[in-house]
Amino acid sequence: MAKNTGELRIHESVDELRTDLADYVAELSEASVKERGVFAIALSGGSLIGLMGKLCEAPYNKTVDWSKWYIFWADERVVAKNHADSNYKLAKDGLLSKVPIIPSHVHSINDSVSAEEAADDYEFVIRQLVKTRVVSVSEISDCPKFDLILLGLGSDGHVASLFPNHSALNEREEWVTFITDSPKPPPERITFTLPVINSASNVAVVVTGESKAESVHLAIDDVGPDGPLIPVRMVQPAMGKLVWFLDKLAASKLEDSNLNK
Ligand SMILES: O=C(O)[C@H](O)[C@@H](O)[C@H](O)[C@H](O)COP(=O)(O)O
Repeated sequence: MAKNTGELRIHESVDELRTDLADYVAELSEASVKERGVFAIALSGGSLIGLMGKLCEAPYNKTVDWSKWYIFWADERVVAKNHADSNYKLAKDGLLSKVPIIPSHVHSINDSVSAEEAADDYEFVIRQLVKTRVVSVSEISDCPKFDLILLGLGSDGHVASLFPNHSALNEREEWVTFITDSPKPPPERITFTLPVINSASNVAVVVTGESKAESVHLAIDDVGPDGPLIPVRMVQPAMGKLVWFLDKLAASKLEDSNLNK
C-alpha cells in the first residue's frame, strides 16, 4: 500500500512555522465549529506547545472561538498536574491560561491513580464525550475521531508516548493505554493508541531541529521494505489528513523527491 506521506509544510524559520501552524489550527477550528459546533483537539507535550504560541496573540486570540474548544492530551505523564513534567502544566502555562478556554472543557488525566487506572479513566471520559458527540466517531470503526491531533516527534521516531519496539504500538482495542518504562523520562505515561491517532480527521506532526532530521527522513522517505518502521511511520490516518510542519533543519535529510513535492 502506498504510504500516505501527507502534506509537507517546510519552513525557512521556526517563526514562519509558528505562524503557519497558528493559521492551520485556527482554520481547522473554524471549519469544525461551523460543521459540528465544537473543536476537539488533542495535544502532545514537548516543544509543540511553544510552537503553538502565536495562537495566544492577535489576531488568533480574538478570532478563534475558544469557547467551542475541547482539550485532550494524546499523551500525558502520570505525575501531579502541577509537576514540571506534566503536559497539562506545560499546556496550561503556555497556552490554556492565555486564551478564554472554558475550564470544564479541558480534559486532563486523573493524576492521583496508577498509570493503568489513569489510562482506563481517561478512556472512560472520552467514551462519555463520544456519546455526547463532543468527540465524533470514526466512520470505519468505533474509534473516537478527534478533529485534530497534534504530535511532536522524538529523535527515535516516537510520537505521543508510543516508543520504538514497545508493545503499546500493537494495541488495537484500547483507545488509551499506559506504559511504565518510557525511555524518555518520566517512565509512567498514558497515551492514545495508534487506532485513535489514525482515526482523527486531522493529524499534524510538528518538528523542528537537526536532531529530528533522521527521524523525519525515516518517516517520510521511501526507506524500502527493510527500512526501520519507526512509530511515526505508523501514523497513517485512515480517512483523515496528515500534515507535517517542519523547519529546514528537521527537513534537511529528506530526499529531493519529497522536498520538491
Ligand atoms: O510527552 C511527551 O514526551 C511528548 O508528547 C512527546 O511525544 C514529544 O512530543 C516528543 O518527545 C517530542 O518532544 P520535543 O518536541 O520536545 O523534542
